[in-house]
Amino acid sequence: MKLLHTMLRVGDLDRSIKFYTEVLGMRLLRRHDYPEGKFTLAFVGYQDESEGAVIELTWNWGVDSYEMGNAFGHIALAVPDAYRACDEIRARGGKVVREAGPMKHGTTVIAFVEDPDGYKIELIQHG
Ligand SMILES: C[C@@H](O)C(=O)SC[C@H](NC(=O)CC[C@H](N)C(=O)O)C(=O)NCC(=O)O
Ligand code: NI
Repeated sequence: MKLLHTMLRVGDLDRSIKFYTEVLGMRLLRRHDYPEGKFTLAFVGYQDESEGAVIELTWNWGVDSYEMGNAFGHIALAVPDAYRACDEIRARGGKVVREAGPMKHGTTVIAFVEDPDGYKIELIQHG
């Protein structure tokens, strides 16, 4: 088996694509409308789908928000320097909700950013 994607339902597809590409530096890999189902899928990531897992942004036409609940945790990204990544993301208009630093009860340096719908993106300092 192989990890292919994580699907997130979003309330404004262009807003989300702008965030994942311009703030987090991902590429828009493909986008496709499904008029019979009244939804659009957009895949974003740092690699082609054949090379690595991506995020599938799902927009249900006419639905602009979702109950976020408290079960979903986060999607994690590896960064060389979490402190610097937070500064760069903030400078690009991103929302840092947990500043970089060692995780509670551990030593891994992490930070959290929120996407436009409120999904958490974890930055993990690697290397
Ligand atoms: C290692 C890295 O991938 C993590 O996600 S650890 C982050 C850490 N997670 C938890 O504490 C999980 C238990 C928690 N009760 C929950 O349900 O989320 C975390 O979120 N730490 C917070 C911090 O500010 O360090
Ligand atoms: Ni994590």
